[in-house]
Amino acid sequence: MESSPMLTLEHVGKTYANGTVALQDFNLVVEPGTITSLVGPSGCGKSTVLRIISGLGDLNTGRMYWGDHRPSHRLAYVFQEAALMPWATVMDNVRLPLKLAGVPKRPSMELVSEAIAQVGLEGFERVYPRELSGGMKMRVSIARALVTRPNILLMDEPFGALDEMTRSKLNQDLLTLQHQRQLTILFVTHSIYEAVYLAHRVVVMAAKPGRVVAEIEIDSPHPRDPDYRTSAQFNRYCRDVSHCLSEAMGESLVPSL
Ligand SMILES: Nc1ncnc2c1ncn2[C@@H]1O[C@H](COP(=O)(O)OP(=O)(O)OP(=O)(O)O)[C@@H](O)[C@H]1O
Repeated sequence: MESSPMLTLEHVGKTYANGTVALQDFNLVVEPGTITSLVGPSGCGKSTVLRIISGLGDLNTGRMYWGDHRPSHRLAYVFQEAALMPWATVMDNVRLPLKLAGVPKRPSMELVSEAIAQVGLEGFERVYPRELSGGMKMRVSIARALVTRPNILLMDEPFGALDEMTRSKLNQDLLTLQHQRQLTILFVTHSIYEAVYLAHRVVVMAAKPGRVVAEIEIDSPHPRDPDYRTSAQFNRYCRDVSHCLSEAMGESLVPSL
């Protein structure tokens, strides 16, 4: 693993215009080529963190800086909703970021084919979203994120709306993809199991104000295979994360005076 972090957030604070303190003294280091899971109770500021990193939102205090890597247009976002254009084929949906960036069609097509292959959708290039299952739509959404060859992928509850089987399959495929491409991924999830299964490191947040309360290195071989889900080590890590989350939620219930 490289030693220089890809991204660092130091003492970040964010207060929205209505006075909500979404983040206070928030600290995070993202190592290149790793998956970092972000878990925490609803409203603890997970999406706010992703918005700040992506540049969609600003921070009020503290600072964020990138390592040796250039963040601009090498960052991609995947949301819970696949948000595909219904009138466009898989191929045209995946090409959208390149089209918006003004990349001509011919040179784009190689990148589009590569991204479609990476998510296992070869043969579906000319299909429309209405003909795809929820899992396949999410694959298109991931391909659309990968087409610009991002050096960091921000994923906000991407598999939250999928059934358990599809979610497990996509978890597995994401691990393979991450390993092959050495992607750097910041992955927001409400699922402790998913957080542990995917990540090199799980960051646990508490709410009111949003902050990091624990960081747990998942020191198991990566990428993982389905047997890992039934291992004692996996269960131990899930218990650790669950314990930190309960504490975080307990704390957040204490009224602030
Ligand atoms: N645009 C906004 N204006 C005012 N308050 C906001 C805004 N966006 C988020 N908030 C508040 O900031 C806090 C953090 O919100 P955020 O969406 O980042 O949390 P989250 O952990 O992603 O929540 P969830 O898990 O429910 O998606 C919450 O109290 C939320 O109500």
